[in-house]
Amino acid sequence: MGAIATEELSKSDKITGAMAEREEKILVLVRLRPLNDKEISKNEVADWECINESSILYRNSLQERSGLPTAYSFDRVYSGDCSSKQVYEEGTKEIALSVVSGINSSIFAYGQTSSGKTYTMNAITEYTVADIYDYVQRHEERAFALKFSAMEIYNENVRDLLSTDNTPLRLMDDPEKGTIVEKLTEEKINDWNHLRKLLSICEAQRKVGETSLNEQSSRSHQILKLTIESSAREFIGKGNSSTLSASVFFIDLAGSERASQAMSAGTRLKEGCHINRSLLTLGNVIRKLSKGRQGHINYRDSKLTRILQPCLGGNARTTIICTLSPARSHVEQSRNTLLFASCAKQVTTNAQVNVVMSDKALVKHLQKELARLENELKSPAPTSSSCNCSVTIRKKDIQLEKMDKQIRELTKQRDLAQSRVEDLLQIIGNDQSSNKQQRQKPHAKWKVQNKWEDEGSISDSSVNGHHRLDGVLAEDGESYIEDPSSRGVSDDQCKEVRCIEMEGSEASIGFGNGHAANHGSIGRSSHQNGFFYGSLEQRIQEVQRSIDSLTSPQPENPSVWDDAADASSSRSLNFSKTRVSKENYTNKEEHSETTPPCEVETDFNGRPGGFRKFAVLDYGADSGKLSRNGSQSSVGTEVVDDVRSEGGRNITDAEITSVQTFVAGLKDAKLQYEKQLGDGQVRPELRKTLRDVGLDPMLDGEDSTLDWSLQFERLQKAIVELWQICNVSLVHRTYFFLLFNGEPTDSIYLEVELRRLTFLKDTLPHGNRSVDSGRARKLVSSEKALRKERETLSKLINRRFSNEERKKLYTKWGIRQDSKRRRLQLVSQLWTETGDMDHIVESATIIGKLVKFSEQGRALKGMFGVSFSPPSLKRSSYGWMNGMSSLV
Ligand SMILES: Nc1ncnc2c1ncn2[C@@H]1O[C@H](COP(=O)(O)OP(=O)(O)OP(=O)(O)O)[C@@H](O)[C@H]1O
Repeated sequence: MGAIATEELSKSDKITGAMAEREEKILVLVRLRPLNDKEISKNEVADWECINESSILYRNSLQERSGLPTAYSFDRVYSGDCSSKQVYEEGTKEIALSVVSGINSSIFAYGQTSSGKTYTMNAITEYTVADIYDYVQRHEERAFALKFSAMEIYNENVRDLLSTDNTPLRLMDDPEKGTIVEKLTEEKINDWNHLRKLLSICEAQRKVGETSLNEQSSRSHQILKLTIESSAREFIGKGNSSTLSASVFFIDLAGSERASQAMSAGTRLKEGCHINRSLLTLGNVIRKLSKGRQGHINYRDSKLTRILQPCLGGNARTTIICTLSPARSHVEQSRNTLLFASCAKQVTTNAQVNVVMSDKALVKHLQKELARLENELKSPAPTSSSCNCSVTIRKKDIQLEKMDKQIRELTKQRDLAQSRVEDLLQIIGNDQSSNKQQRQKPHAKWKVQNKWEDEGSISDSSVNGHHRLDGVLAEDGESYIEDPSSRGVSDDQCKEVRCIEMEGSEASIGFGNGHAANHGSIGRSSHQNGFFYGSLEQRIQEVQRSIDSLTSPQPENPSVWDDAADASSSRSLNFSKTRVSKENYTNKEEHSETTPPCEVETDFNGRPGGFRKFAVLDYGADSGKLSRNGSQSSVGTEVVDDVRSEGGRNITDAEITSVQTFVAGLKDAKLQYEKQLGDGQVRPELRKTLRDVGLDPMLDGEDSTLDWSLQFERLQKAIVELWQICNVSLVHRTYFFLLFNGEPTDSIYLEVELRRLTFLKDTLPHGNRSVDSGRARKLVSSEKALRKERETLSKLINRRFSNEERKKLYTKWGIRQDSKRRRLQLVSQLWTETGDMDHIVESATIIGKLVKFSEQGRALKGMFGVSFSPPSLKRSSYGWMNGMSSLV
């Protein structure tokens, strides 16, 4: 394809047509080498045989009975008598030469030590470069410029192979180019001889050492990069030329090795460890990519994968040559190589033609594109974009239908609740009249309720799992109606009345709408609140179900744990089963269930003074105002008990904020905000902030409904980033993220959150200098609180995840199983990649499991019925309300 495509591209007006991305699988070749002299002298047997052009067979009859596969198929296999020229011509040439057409390409050699990687790569590099020069000579109509750079990764340090300076080079992240190696020499190539000379310098510079398996064993990963730029000569200097620019990478990996087989010690052993570790990361990345790129890919776990990211599933065409020794003694390593090759076969890349256009050419291209689009609009024939529109409309219709259904369902529930309220009122009325003569205050109940309306007290109604009703205790679905006066309950005590709980708490949530006037204070809870809590609860259960299914052990939900785990759910936490054999890819068992001694944990002395790790609303900035009411839910306490029992440390309840407290805080903030909106106190510039991220539901009205999903995504991104900037508690992020997943009714809560975070960000010490230093100090301290929170969460890992689950988690997150601080390492990674939504989803899922979002979610059911309190200005004591009040 390379040569043909470039010939077609010799005129710049043809270039733009070839710019589309091209998705294709990595090409995987297997090369078997002959037995070497050493192996022959040891009477080794060659157990592997290429039975046709694409299959390789393991012939050992003893192994055949072991249940392991004996035949493997790849794009192409080469037996020991195939020449390197044949491998190049039939296997790698087409992809390698894409580079002259402006398409990045890469050729890898992967395999155990002494299997023939360097032997193969040297030849492939030489043939490719010769063909490139041949191509350049045959295309005089184009002007070519070639650049060359070379590096090696030795013991996880990057070295410039074109420089005698051994100083390790740093990796930098460039927003446009991705990872770049700082100060790497890039030589402009004059001619073929010049390039040959540079290649021999690299060979001489590369770290090589003798092992028992290979006298000339490469001890580093070598990456050679040849960049080719070309432009059509006839357009050069005319302002409308375009340049094709692409690179070909030649990657000769160091070989995996078993210390026992390589008989390595000292320096060699250390090198071997580094080699194996980075190859393990490469294997993990390939395995993850082979499953369809869902979730977080650990490119950053090694320098090798960071540098090679574009070649692994990115903008490059890629070939991997896996080399094998046929000897029986290497069978395990050979099988590992073939497993790696099988995974690599599933990985797709998205290469594209890289064109650098001059301004003039760009304008010309855009004009053409515009004309094409105008034509498309005129012609009624179905096009891909109109298809997209109809798909979107269909999706919207389905969404609308779903919402309609929900509204009907909620209306039904509300009516049911309404009729129950009427029944209860009837009973209460009867009760009251039968006691009339004994009572001094004939309408005590109504009076109390009216008073409650006026004062809006905030004491919590949840006590030891019992919920106080109208002078009534309701326990687990059972309601008892009791006249307060008959128990001698005073008016003050009656202030604790919150609402009447129905048998099913869902039924108690929506009865405010349109009936408030008929039922005094009972109907005071607004329809909006009722609707919110109902849908919120439903959502909690949905979210919980997915968390449960995602984190339940294999036997209960095998599909989730399967290799092809629920591909339809992009939000799934894919704990993938490792298919790679133990030898190379499985790390050591975790030492024990108990917490291994580690720096972090020994530092932890119970609850430090003023430390509020789970300051959901306060972020540790104002510890005295965290707790909503001092009475933790039973769920919250259970979580704390778990923590407390970890290592016998003394951690108090206030350190875990229950989801109830969280939701109650949300509700308060919303009410406060609505009130401020009503009072016209919202500052116009803050309204603008909301518009900037695409949300202003209060102003946009109905029109915003259709755009809501888009707005939601933008807003969610902005909030996630602000959480990170403001060091917001991970538990808070998790609750918020899991609860608000895009329902239109979420908009107000997202708005409130964004406003709060914007305010917090503006008051960070490096931001608004006018903020008083005390406040700034408190905000800085939230960073410490976040660190502590991570520590505490990490201690829950052993309790919440089984041994097997933990192992999968560590592997998935690229953490060594034998690392002493593996739990902290895991938690430290959560919520850090704010631009990667899959990462965020996985982080929320893990923390949701750690804080037992499930039980808390279930407990909310009770809470919605009971602690449903009217708006109160007295409750502005939460951390975020402080922020809000200063804000507006
Ligand atoms: N296909 C082949 N035909 C003949 N000889 C080969 C072949 N492949 C490798 N060899 C020989 O085997 C030996 C080891 O090869 P090479 O150094 O390329 O292995 P390697 O995989 O790069 O090893 P390491 O990872 O230790 O660097 C060399 O002497 C090489 O010449």
